[in-house]
Amino acid sequence: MKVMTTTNFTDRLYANVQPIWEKNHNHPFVQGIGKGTLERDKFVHYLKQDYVYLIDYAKLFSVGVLKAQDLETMGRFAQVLHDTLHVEMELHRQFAAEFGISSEELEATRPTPVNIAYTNYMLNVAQNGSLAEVVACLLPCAWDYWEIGKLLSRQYSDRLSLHPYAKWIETYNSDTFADGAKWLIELMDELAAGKPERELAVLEKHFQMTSKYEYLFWEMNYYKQDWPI
Ligand SMILES: Cc1ncc(CN)c(N)n1
Repeated sequence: MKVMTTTNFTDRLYANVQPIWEKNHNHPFVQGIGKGTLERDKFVHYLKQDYVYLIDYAKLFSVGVLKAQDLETMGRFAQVLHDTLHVEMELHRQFAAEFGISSEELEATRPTPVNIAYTNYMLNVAQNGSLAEVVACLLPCAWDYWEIGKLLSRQYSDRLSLHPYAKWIETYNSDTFADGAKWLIELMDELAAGKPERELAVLEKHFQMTSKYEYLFWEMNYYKQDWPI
């Protein structure tokens, strides 16, 4: 749960996105991970799709380096880029290895229409928008997964020791992941400070859109949606 103050833009984002995030948190895919009952074929579909999603998502952090105005911000973007490639994607590689799937096979995954729509939305903003817009787009991915990591480890603490997805929950509830999410939240507040309502509304639109794409991503994996042709 985020600590609320009256002044931060992210307080407003957090409050207004709750109807969407609640649907994410109650989604049968997310709850199935928490309980440890999610069917393996659905998880494998997710692992593959998420791996190629993260390749594009990681590129957004390099756009963050490019658009940053100071060395400290550049360094933090470089750190979260590194953590995505070498911590988060390593989690996927380790799970895949358990299922007999190689890194090459993961990387060769053909992204589904929902996956392409989500990453293209963010990459389009990365090409054409401000740094604040880029952060507004990529923030739900970091922040809501952190919320999910915290939620599931709290909700299902009694069963995590004998659990096929415990490592997944542990990763998104970890200090490394939390640090990245907290830094992006602070950066969003800094970048939004003093902006007129017209610009804040654009940032909020991006935040809401990518939160909705998060929901579509859970749906896509739960129903193993792919190209029909
Ligand atoms: C679709 C999606 N959204 C968010 C995350 C967390 N980085 C992720 N791995 N995949």
